[in-house]
Amino acid sequence: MNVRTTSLTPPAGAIAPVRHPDAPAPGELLGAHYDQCFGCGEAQPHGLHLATRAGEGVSVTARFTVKAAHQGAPGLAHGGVLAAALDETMGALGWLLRVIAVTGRLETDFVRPVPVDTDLYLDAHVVAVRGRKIYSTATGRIGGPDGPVAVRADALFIEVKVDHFIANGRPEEINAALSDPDQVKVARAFEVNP
Ligand SMILES: CCCCCCCCCCCCCC(=O)SCCNC(=O)CCNC(=O)[C@H](O)C(C)(C)COP(=O)(O)OP(=O)(O)OC[C@H]1O[C@@H](n2cnc3c(N)ncnc32)[C@H](O)[C@@H]1OP(=O)(O)O
Repeated sequence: MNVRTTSLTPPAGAIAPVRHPDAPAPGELLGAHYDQCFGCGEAQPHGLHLATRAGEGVSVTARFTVKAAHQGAPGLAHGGVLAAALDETMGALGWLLRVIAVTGRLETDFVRPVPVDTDLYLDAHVVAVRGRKIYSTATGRIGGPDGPVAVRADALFIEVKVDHFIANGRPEEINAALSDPDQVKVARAFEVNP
């Protein structure tokens, strides 16, 4: 039987992440990897509209405002929305490694409730890399970068190529994305060897 280890602790042989020499400069706004993305897409009316910036090393910061549409309990953010914000923030670390990676595993701690209208400040960094496996961690704080911790997550991202999306995505969106020069440019900006 094939037994898969699901630990998010980097295994023996994992190495420190290396910031790509062409990575966006610290402080630079990263923009959306896809304008319809629920996490970062500016054209996605139902989305989080996360604004993410490159940090030092292999790290990013991000911010989003919890809207009424993000509620679970009355006046409070839905846990799945908060997990999505953490996931999206860690996903943006691919800009700094210049790889495309998708979430394989995500573990989230919900530390305190997050009211509607809160500005959630997120930070994430890559802890270690082993082959295609990227181990990352993220924190979300209420009201400011030094505010109280509301959510935390650890994740394992797996590096993929553009073919992953071409093989699995709905053809109408894939074809539209591939015929959009801006989208192709973004996909290439993620990849060392497009
Ligand atoms: C046009 C395009 C534009 C570009 C857009 C940029 C998009 C950015 C998007 C960002 C958006 C935000 C982010 C999002 O929301 S991403 C969206 C949510 N995530 C997904 O949809 C991913 C779905 N899963 C898959 O497609 C496959 O399972 C993947 C690709 C992940 C792996 O299948 P693949 O066949 O390729 O590889 P493998 O199975 O040989 O595994 C490889 C290694 O990984 C280990 N492993 C795997 N899974 C797990 C696990 N759960 N726990 C622990 N370990 C796991 C595995 O043991 C093995 O380890 P080892 O044996 O080597 O030691």
